[in-house]
Amino acid sequence: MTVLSVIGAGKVGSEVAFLSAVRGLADEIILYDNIPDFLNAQKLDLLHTGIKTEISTDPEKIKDSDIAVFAAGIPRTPAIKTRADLLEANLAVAGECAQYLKGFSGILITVTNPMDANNYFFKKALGLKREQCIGFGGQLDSARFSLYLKERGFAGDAFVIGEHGEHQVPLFSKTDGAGRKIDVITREEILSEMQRASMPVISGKGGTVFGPAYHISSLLDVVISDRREIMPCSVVLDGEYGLKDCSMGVPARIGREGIIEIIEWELDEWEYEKIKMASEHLNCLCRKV
Ligand SMILES: NC(=O)C1=CN([C@@H]2O[C@H](COP(=O)(O)OP(=O)(O)OC[C@H]3O[C@@H](n4cnc5c(N)ncnc54)[C@H](O)[C@@H]3O)[C@@H](O)[C@H]2O)C=CC1
Ligand SMILES: O=C([O-])CC(=O)C(=O)O
Repeated sequence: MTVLSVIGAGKVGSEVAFLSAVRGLADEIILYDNIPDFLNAQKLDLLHTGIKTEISTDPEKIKDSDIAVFAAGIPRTPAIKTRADLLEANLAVAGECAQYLKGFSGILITVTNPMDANNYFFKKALGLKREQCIGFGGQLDSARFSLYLKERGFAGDAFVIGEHGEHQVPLFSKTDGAGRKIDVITREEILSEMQRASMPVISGKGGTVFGPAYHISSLLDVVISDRREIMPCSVVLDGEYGLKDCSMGVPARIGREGIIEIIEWELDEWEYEKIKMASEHLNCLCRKV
């Protein structure tokens, strides 16, 4: 019996609940939002699929769930330049929602931006083990990286670490064959495209939905099925990649217990400089939490 909570029933949260039900990932889904009529409408819409998954909207049940996805809060608009600009507003939302997670002993997946700082917040505020706190965003950034590589004729693995934001770090050294030899000018060009990737979606349809929800449901599947795969996730670090007491995207082995292992890959010079900048930026952000 797997119970999944989804906190925040907006664009991303509701699509995660829908996909999780379609994929049969949980026996029960607890959906929560602070707008009761909207929450009820989302619940009814899910029930009208006829899918067997139980749907509850009782927030008091969240703390006893196996996995919780935090997707409540304010999304970016074209006027909000960076995800970090959402820190103050969404820390307040995280603080409000933390009351329902007191005593939670499952795996928490943080989606709300700025995701790295919010992941750090929950670990600290709830006294969770770092293994329990997975920040989501690296898979989505990696899928975008893969697209930009493909457009230039490079196939193969794509892996993005660092911040889920301006300071994301695409690992060219981990791409297959020719991808590793991409020159610095092209690397910077691809990085700049990645930094801007979500904005046409946000301005065109109000927010990114399919991309994040698809990858979040895949992450849920890896946790629930204890697949122990290496995925790019934000983790509260303890010296790995030169960072301590702060959350940042790193390669991590993921399974039913959450973060099983952090993998420390050797980076090339360009990647090392970028990860140093990401660390400095995230350290500043986490110190505000
Ligand atoms: N990490 C990632 O890769 C991604 C992160 N995001 C982030 O996820 C968050 C949610 O995005 P969307 O679903 O597009 O936004 P949305 O506005 O569609 O949904 C957010 C929901 O949170 C609810 N909410 C707000 N305050 C609340 C509170 N105090 N308690 C309970 N519910 C509350 C709202 O009523 C709303 O239904 C944003 O911060 C966005 O930037 C979005 C896409 C990808
Ligand atoms: O860009 C945003 O604000 C939403 C997000 O995190 C993404 O789609 O990567």
